[in-house]
Amino acid sequence: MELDWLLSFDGVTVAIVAVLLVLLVSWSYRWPSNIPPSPPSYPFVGHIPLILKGNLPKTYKGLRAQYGDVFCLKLGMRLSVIINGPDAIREAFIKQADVFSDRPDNFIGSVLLKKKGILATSGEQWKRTRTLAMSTLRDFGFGKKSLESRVLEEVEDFLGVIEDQNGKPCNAKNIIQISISNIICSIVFGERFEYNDKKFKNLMFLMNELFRLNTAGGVANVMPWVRHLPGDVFQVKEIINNFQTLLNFIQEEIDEHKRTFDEDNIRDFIDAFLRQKTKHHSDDPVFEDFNVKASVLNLFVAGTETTSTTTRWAILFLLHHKDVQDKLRQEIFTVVGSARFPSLNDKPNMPYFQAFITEVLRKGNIAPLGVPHGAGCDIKFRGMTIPKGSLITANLGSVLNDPDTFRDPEKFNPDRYLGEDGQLTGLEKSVMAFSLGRRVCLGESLARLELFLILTSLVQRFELVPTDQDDLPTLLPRPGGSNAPCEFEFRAVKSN
Ligand code: HEM
Repeated sequence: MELDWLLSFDGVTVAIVAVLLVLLVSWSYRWPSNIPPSPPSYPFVGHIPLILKGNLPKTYKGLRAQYGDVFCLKLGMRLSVIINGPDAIREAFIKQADVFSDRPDNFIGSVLLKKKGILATSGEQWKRTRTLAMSTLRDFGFGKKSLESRVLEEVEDFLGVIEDQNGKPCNAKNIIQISISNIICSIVFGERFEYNDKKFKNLMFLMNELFRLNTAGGVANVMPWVRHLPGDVFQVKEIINNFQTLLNFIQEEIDEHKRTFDEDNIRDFIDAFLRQKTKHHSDDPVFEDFNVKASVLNLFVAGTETTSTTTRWAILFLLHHKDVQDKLRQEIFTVVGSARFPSLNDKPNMPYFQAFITEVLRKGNIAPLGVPHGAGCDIKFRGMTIPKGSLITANLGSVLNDPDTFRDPEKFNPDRYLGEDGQLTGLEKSVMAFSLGRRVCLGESLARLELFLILTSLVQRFELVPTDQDDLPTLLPRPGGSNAPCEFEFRAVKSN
């Protein structure tokens, strides 16, 4: 009898606790009634299982067809709002830039980057860090002619290494990545690295892994506690370790700069930051050690991976489209000839090359979901409410593949940007690969310069041919977080 009572008491207690828990959880998950539409979801976990399935761009494409340009997913207690198509993204990032330009509180931004640097900060700290970074980069040639000679030096070395392959099959991934990284390294650290430098090659490897494991970072963004689980099923610890190694490298560079700092000889971005520091209050958060370190890391990583991945897509498309390659070479020989390197002055006279690079940026689609933004306050958008704390994703891939803007978007076709007179029509401006608004990619001008100089010189000097004409390398992206091509080989045969 006593036991029965105890059992029934326990049952009642358990029931009450369970009801209270459900009430508590459902209370804390209460969203405003007019959040963007979303598909049916599971209790508590919401749409997390959908996200864990992977291939988000494909999932989002299906959801957009059902729920419209702005829809949301419930990730546990957090809302993730996805904005699709050129009109809605412009409306958010340009017309309502005041409220759409923050970064969210997430694993990469808050745990790894501690909300410091250019990429992960918001508000005043971000504005001041980004402005200072931009003005410092301008001092080191950004947006100026002097940057061209810096890039050309690296391009010459790159072509030398390609020539050394003597037309044999090569996987140029490492060579491309190191030359492109050397450009940002020379601006930021004032030094470049040799192609066989073991330490630097390892850093490149870790960076590749970080991008590949980005999907795991995505899991940690939704469930930050997974990093405390034993083992490393979600590879979050691997991300943390890789990240720490990159940070240590940056720290060594900064320490070395501090040791050898000379006020009268400002060598690079780090020196310029250190000099600015002496002119500001010692507790100014912009010059705080980790803010400087995170900013340098942002430039190093963003300035390496993105442009080298785009260059690899370009080579892959050239292997698949010999007709395009022949037309590009024809344009180079007509405008530049073969005796000198192409230069930025030639660019206005090379509309086909500009159309080609635009099409590579569109089809390569290397940042299909951009970099997440976050709602720093409740946002009213198109009659809906995006609650404070929501993740906001601009689905850039939906713009780059928009059939209303680009006819037959699945086709690689540089001619789509040219009118009957062979000149650019203005359609190229619709290729939003660098995002837009206040957070637009800070390195866009450098990336465009690099792509133009590297690809024009490469096509001028070499014919790029597949290793097996009957078995072309796949155009499917490598599985993982970023939209990078799978590894492939090609032959670079000297053109006559
Ligand atoms: C083809 C090459 C590149 C592409 C496609 C690309 C694309 C992007 C995109 C989509 C964003 C996110 C913008 C947003 O939040 O809405 C971004 C941000 C950024 N990019 Fe790039 N990027 C490229 C090259 C570079 C280079 C060469 C640098 C280095 C100098 C760089 C530095 C940055 C930085 C620092 C940010 C963060 C800006 C901020 O949060 O204020 N990017 N980029």
